[in-house]
Amino acid sequence: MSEIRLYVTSTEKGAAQILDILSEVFGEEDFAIATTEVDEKKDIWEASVYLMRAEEDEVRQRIADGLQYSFADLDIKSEVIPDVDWIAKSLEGLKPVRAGRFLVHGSHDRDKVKINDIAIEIDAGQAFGTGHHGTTAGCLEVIDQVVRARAPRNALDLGTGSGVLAIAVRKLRNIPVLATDIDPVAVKVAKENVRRNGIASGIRLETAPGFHSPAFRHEGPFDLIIANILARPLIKMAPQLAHHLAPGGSVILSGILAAQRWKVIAAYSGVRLRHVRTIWRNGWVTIHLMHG
Ligand SMILES: C[S@@+](CC[C@H](N)C(=O)[O-])C[C@H]1O[C@@H](n2cnc3c(N)ncnc32)[C@H](O)[C@@H]1O
Repeated sequence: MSEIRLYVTSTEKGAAQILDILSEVFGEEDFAIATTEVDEKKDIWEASVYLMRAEEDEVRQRIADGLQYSFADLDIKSEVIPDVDWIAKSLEGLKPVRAGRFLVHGSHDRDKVKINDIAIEIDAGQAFGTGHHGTTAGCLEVIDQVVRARAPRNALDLGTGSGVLAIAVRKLRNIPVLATDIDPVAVKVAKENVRRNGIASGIRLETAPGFHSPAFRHEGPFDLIIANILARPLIKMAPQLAHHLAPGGSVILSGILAAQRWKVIAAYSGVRLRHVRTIWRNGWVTIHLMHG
């Protein structure tokens, strides 16, 4: 059955308000909701809900009901999504999780991997990052888009946990990845996961709090920096993170509750990083920012 998106066109401010409304309408349900910049100069943005074709009438009505007071004049358009398995179908238990083209699965679910999946095998263990959390799944979706569109030459995964995001980058593109975590146990688990996923080289793992390691100087600056930590440390580390970003580079941030996102975006616009996209999953947002 085909996947579609229902979307409305607005300004950046309008799209952000619509994201809040849609987050309320769809609560904890398993719909991916996103705002995307279409034209920076003209301030044209789209707010989208991704769903299966069979759900269209019901979801369209719920969107219209949600927007009836402040955005009643907006036309709800629809577009078929070609061949992209976007929505994670199972965010509960230890079922495999789909995000972008990735399938994150435990060793007991190897037989669930389909021919076009980019499979990442992670067993639940002592480090965060099986793919089930909205922040990890959100990062995987944005990584898939950004790595395809921007072809980074190197990457940093700060707060790597299980190593899932570093493995995802390396599976998409044969580039050096530095993966760090404040927690030495996470680094040990991540090393094991890297090996288990058949990656013999290219991911350097280091224990480091924030940017406190010579590894950042040796491996950076980075074309892509991913950090799934919490809003407060992300805000604090904005200047250092920008310092380690190569010109034209991309940043993917998560661990941010929907209500906190403007503070994070403001902190990063203060270091000249431009907000490109926000996606929402289960109350958590993942933000893509770029230099310039
Ligand atoms: C939410 S988990 C994310 C794990 C994985 N990247 C993912 O997306 O599923 C956050 C990780 O960041 C690490 N962490 C928290 N604060 C950190 C800091 N200041 N510097 C480095 N790592 C940090 C934690 O130990 C934890 O493993």
